[in-house]
Amino acid sequence: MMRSGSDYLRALDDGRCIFLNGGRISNVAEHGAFRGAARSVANLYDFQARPENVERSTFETPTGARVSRAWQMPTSYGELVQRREALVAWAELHHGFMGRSPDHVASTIACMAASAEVYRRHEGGRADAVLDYYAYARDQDLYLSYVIIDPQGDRSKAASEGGNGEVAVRIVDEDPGGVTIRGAKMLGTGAALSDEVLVTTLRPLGADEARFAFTAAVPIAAAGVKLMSRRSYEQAATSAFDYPLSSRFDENDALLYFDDVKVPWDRIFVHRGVAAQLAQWHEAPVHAFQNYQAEIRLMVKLRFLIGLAHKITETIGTSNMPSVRQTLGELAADCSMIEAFVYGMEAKGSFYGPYFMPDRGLLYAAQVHGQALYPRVIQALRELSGGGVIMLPSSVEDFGDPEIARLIGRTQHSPAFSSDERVQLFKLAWDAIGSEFASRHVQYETFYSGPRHVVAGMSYRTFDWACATGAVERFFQSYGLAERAPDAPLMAAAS
Ligand SMILES: Cc1cc2nc3c(=O)[nH]c(=O)nc-3n(C[C@H](O)[C@H](O)[C@H](O)COP(=O)(O)OP(=O)(O)OC[C@H]3O[C@@H](n4cnc5c(N)ncnc54)[C@H](O)[C@@H]3O)c2cc1C
Repeated sequence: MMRSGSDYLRALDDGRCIFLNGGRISNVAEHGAFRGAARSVANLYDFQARPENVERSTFETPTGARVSRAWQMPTSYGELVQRREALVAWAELHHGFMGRSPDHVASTIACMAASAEVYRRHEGGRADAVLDYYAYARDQDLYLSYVIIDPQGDRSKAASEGGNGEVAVRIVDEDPGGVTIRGAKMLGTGAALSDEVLVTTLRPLGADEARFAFTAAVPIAAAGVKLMSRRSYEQAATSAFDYPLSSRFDENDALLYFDDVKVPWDRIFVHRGVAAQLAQWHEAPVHAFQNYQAEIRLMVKLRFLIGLAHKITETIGTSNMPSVRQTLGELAADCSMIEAFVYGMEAKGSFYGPYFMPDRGLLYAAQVHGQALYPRVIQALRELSGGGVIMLPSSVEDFGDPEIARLIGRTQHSPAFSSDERVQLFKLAWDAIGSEFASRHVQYETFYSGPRHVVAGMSYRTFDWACATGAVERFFQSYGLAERAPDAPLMAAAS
C-alpha cells in the first residue's frame, strides 16, 4: 500500500502544538492558515500513487513498500538521473515554491543511512539507530522537516559563550529511556506540515559544546515540541484568484522550541559527539546530496518564473522589443545555468561506496550563484511588469459587481489576452514577485542553505584548487628572466 494524500492529511490531526496569532491551533489540515499548503503536500502523495506515475516517482524498498524515489540512494549515473526525474515531477506540482517538500529531508536521511560507516567511525555516532530510522521513515514515506541552525542571537559569540543566551537546543538530561532536550532552533520550514523533524546542528561545534552535539528525529506531536509559526500568508490570502501561490504553497516556517522533550535512544543518531556531528554533514556527502534536491527544485522554479516573465511581456505587447528580448535572454541564461549545474553535477558525479553521487564542487558553485541570481531574477520580472502588477482590481469580488466588471473589461486591455486573463496573469505575477509570500521567497532562496559567506566557504573548500593553481604553476615554470630579451621565443611559454 502506498501512502495516499488522505493518509497524510489524517496523520496531521495528532494534537501537535502550533502557536499562531495569539493561540494554539488544532488540526493543521483543516486550519485556514495551513489547509492549502497541506493539500499541496497531499497532492504529492496522490500524484506518485497514480498508476501512470508509480514507476517514475516511486521504488520498491527491501521490505516491499512502494515509496518516493527521494528515499532511494542511486547506485549508478542512470539511477541518479531517474531519481532526479522523480524529484522534477514533484517540484512541477508546486513549481518549486515548496522549498522543503518531503523529498528534501528524505534525501538527508537516505544519505545519512548510506553513510552509516561515518557514524560508526566517530565517537558519539550511532549508526544502527540511523539505519533503523531510515528504514522506518522510508517505508512509511514520512514527510520530514529539519532544524539545523541555532536561533539568531549574538552571532559574534559561540552558543557556549552566550551567543544566543543559552537558547539553542541542547541535552539537559539522559537516562536509560533516552535523552531530554531543551531549547530552540530556527527555522522549521514545513515543520507544521511534517510528520517528524530532524533536530541537529550544522555549524562546527567546539570541544566544550558536547551538549549541543546531538542529532535526533522527533515526531512533531511529541510532548514538549512547540512550534511558533510565523504569520501565515495563506491565511491572509483573500482568494485563490488574488493570491494563487500564497493560497496553495505557503509551506510556513516556524521557530521550534523543545520544552524538555524526551527522545528515545533509537532516535538519537549522534550523542555528544562533536566530531561525529560535523562529519555526518561533510565527511559523508549528506549536505551536498540534500542540496542537490534543492537545486533541482530551483531549476523547476526558475523555468516557471521565466515562463511568467515571457507571459508578462506578451500581455503588455513588449516581447518583441530588443531591450526586452535582451532581458528575457539574460533570464533564460540564468535558468539554463542552474539546469546546466544540475546536469553537470550528475555527469561529474562519482562513487561514494556503492552509491553514485552528484559532484559536490558543482553543487556548492550552483548554490553561490543561486543565492545571488534569485533576487536578480525577481527584480527583472518587476522591471518587465511595470505598473501592470499594481493596476489591478482590488480583489476577485470586483468581478461580481456589474459596473466594476464593465470597467475592468474596458480598462484591462492586452494585445494577447482578455481583460479577465490579464488580471489573472498579473495577480499571479504579483504573488510571485511582490506579495509577502514572494518577498519571503527572496529571503528563502538567499538564506535556506546558509548565509553567503558560509556557502561561498563550501564552494572554496570543494573546488579543485590543485587543478587551477597547477595550471598557473606549469605556465609560470615555462618562462623566466631568460625571456627578458625582446627576441626570446614566445612559443616556449605556450608549450
Ligand atoms: C525563509 C527561510 C527558511 C529557512 N528554513 C530553514 C529550515 O527549514 N531549516 C533550518 O534549519 N534552517 C532554515 N533556515 C535558516 C537558515 O538556514 C539560516 O537563515 C541561515 O543559516 C542563516 O542564518 P541566520 O539567518 O541566523 O543569519 P546569520 O548567520 O545571523 O547571518 C545574517 C547576516 O549577518 C552577517 N554575518 C553573520 N555572521 C557572519 C560572519 N561570521 N561573518 C561575516 N558575516 C556574518 C552576514 O551578512 C549574514 O548574511 C531558513 C531561513 C529562512 C530565511
